Amino acid sequence: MVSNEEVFHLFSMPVPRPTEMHPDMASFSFTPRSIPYDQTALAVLSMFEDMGLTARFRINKDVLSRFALMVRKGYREPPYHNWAHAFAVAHFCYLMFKNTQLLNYLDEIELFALFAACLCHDIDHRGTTNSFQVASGSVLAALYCSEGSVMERHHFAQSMCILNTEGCNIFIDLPRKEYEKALDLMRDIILATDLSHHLRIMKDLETMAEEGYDKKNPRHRSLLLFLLMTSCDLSDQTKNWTNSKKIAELIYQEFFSQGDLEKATGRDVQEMMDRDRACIPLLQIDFLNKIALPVFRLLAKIFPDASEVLQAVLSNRDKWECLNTKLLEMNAPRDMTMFDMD
Ligand SMILES: Cc1nc2ccc(C(=O)N[C@]34C[C@H]5C[C@H](C[C@H](C5)C3)C4)cc2n2c(-c3ccccc3Cl)nnc12
Ligand SMILES: [Mg+2]
Ligand SMILES: [Zn+2]
Repeated sequence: MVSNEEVFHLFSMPVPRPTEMHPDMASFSFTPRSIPYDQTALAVLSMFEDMGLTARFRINKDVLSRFALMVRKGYREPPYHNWAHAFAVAHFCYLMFKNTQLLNYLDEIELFALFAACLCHDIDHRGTTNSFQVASGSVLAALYCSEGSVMERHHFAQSMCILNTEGCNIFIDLPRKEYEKALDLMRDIILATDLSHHLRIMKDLETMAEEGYDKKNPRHRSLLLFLLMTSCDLSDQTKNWTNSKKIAELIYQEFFSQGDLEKATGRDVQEMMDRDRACIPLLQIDFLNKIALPVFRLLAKIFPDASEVLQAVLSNRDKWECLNTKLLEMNAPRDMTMFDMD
């Protein structure tokens, strides 16, 4: 639980508009990781207000404050899957609201559930993958491995614990039907953050983009929410090169620590988890070409106002290509030492 002082301090403050906190907070090029940790809870309140969600759903300010602080507290401190990531993911959802006609595609309960899911989607992450949970026989695997998406089921379960905590349920004043809809959406959206799930629906996403989004089609509405969630989850790749490279460094710190654990326990290690075999530029070029770029191509096709983010991802992919060529020419290692270079 969070202390009353923390909560009081937050909800007693007048909530500033996002652009009062940072002048370019509503632009796609803004990097949310530049907001100091101790301002992020206020920034969450500010984005809720600015999207009109606080008014539309009559969210009580101290309930929203407690929720924001409890969610932030629910994150651990692995190199990448921490609160800074969740905050950045939620900020991209806010950017889509501010820069596209998002509410022509979704209704407000879907936006509410999507933004809340962004904040909660990786809660209590340990910096290890689903396959590591199963292989190591973790408690979470024991709980969830029969359904798959072990970590994502845990993130949703943790989110429900927070919502069921006295004074923390931001959905509590919704009429029963909307309440149940919001929680169903939270569950489906958080489960959709499993990239294996994303790969399974990729064909359906492409078909939907080809046919044209039909907001009367419930399947299209679900697919669009999943595409938006994955776009938010990968949105660090839509920022400048410095940010993109820094994120890769954090992710491979997590991946290689997992690889070290797997080696120490005599298990075979995927190349992308093995600090002695992984070639980071090649792995990133592969990830951007096969996973990130298809996501942002679809997003730009459905939301032409978001085309600039696709350009940013293309530019980052080209930077990885240049860096890879340079390291090859210099016959330099392409492991974690490459992050010391520019
Ligand atoms: C920059 C960057 N690189 C990333 C490189 C690789 C992977 C990754 O999980 N690859 C796969 C490759 C195949 C098919 C599936 C399941 C497994 C086998 C593992 C995915 C993720 C990466 N990633 C994420 C990210 C997004 C969601 C969850 C976790 C993470 Cl870490 N966010 N940013 C990045
Ligand atoms: Mg996740
Ligand atoms: Zn995530």
